[in-house]
Order: sequence, then structure tokens, then C-alpha cells
Amino acid sequence: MLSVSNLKVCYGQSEVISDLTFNVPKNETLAIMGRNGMGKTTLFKSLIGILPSSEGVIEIDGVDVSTFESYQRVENGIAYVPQGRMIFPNLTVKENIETGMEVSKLKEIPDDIYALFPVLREMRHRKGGNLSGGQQQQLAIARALVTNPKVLLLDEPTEGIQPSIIKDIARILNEIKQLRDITIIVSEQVLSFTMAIADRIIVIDKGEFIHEDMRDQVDSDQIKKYLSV
Ligand SMILES: Nc1ncnc2c1ncn2[C@@H]1O[C@H](COP(=O)(O)OP(=O)(O)OP(=O)(O)O)[C@@H](O)[C@H]1O
Repeated sequence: MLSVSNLKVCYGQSEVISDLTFNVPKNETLAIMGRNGMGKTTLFKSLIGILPSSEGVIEIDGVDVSTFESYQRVENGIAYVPQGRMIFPNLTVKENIETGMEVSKLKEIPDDIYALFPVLREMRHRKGGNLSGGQQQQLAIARALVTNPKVLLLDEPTEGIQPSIIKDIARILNEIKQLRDITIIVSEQVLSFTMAIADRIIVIDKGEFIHEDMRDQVDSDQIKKYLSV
């Protein structure tokens, strides 16, 4: 579903991702884990097209989107839940979700969105900025989902969120996977969360993938070591 070959991403002269190649099939949840500054956000921003890549090919469902603007990539089926959520604090919950709907041409927020996130229905007339961190995270996921993505990217969705709500986010992501034909890619530092959702875990270090495990064979001690060095 998502295929990335020889991706290179730089900030000026500084090369953060040098030559990354990976595939994520349909219906897989992939977790990309790494410490701060290892390139997770840079990778996600380049996939969604906020950051230009210097080299490489990004394909969504066989379509080469490497030269596309972000909105065209979204139209082609990739959606992004950014780190820090970045919801619109002065828009209501409903209006926040509606900002994602232009792409999918939906007229009304579908019931399945409110079924996944009942709290968003309750709070639909509240300003996004008045929601808790966990509720804002749900809102950011809902806003991404109404674009009907084939590939959903979530950058550190547990950051700043309390443990009980982290469990809710894991449950919701697993439900989304059950309900839709979707590929989910999440960047994370919390292993217990990725163990609850991921089929495959990859460790990124200085822009390179240095370790990979299927969930059934995860070497948690090794991964914890990579995350704590
Ligand atoms: N705008 C920028 N200009 C220059 N260098 C940057 C910029 N943004 C990030 N970097 C550098 O790129 C590298 C990767 O950063 P990135 O934010 O992608 O890491 P990360 O794994 O997402 O970490 P975090 O969890 O802290 O967001 C770091 O060395 C960082 O200093």
C-alpha cells in the first residue's frame, strides 16, 4: 500500500534521512520507534509532503506521489496526524472534523466517526482548544479519518497523554484497523503502546532503520535498549 524507495531528506546541507527503503502492505500496522531526534517526524513530514525529499520515490497504492503537493497526496489516500495534534483551537470539534471533509466530498460527519469517538459527538459544539490532550488526539485522528485514507500516519500519538487514555487510543486504532482496509504507520517511543497495536516494529536511529521485528517475535529488551541509549 505504501512503498518508499531510496528516500533522502535534508534540512539544507544536513542530511537527516539518507537512503530509506520500505514497504507497508494493506491492513498492516507498522510502528517506527526511536529516540528524540532520530528522524521520525522528518520521515512523516516528507511522506505527507510538508517537507520536500531530495531523492527517492513514494508510492501510495501504486501511484507515485513523490512530486505531489500535500493536498494531492491526501487526495491519493494518505492522511497525517501530526505530533502535538495541531487541531484548530478556535474552531469547534465539528468544524475541526469538517476541515478534513473537503477531500472526501462528504457532506456530513459520518456516524461511524462518532461511533469510534463518542466523546467527540458529546463535545461537537465545544472549541477544540478546550478539549483535553487525549480528546484532542481523538479529534486529530477523526479529522484524518474523514479523508478516507488508505494510509494513516500518526506521529507520536501518545505524547503528553495519560496512561488510561493511551489505552483508549490503542483500542481505537485497533478498531479502525478492523473496520477499514487501512495501513497504519505510527511513530512512537512507548513500547507498551506499540505492542498493543503494531504487527511490525522497526527501530530508527539517525535516519536509518537498524532493527525490525514482527510483533510475535519482538525482542523487547533489545528495543528498550535502543530507545534508552
Ligand atoms: N527544521 C529543521 N532544521 C534543521 N534540522 C532539523 C529541523 N527539524 C529537525 N531537524 C533535525 O533533524 C533530526 C531529526 O529530527 P526529527 O524531529 O525528525 O526527529 P524525531 O525522531 O521525530 O524526534 P522527536 O521525537 O524529538 O520529534 C534531528 O537531528 C533534528 O535536530
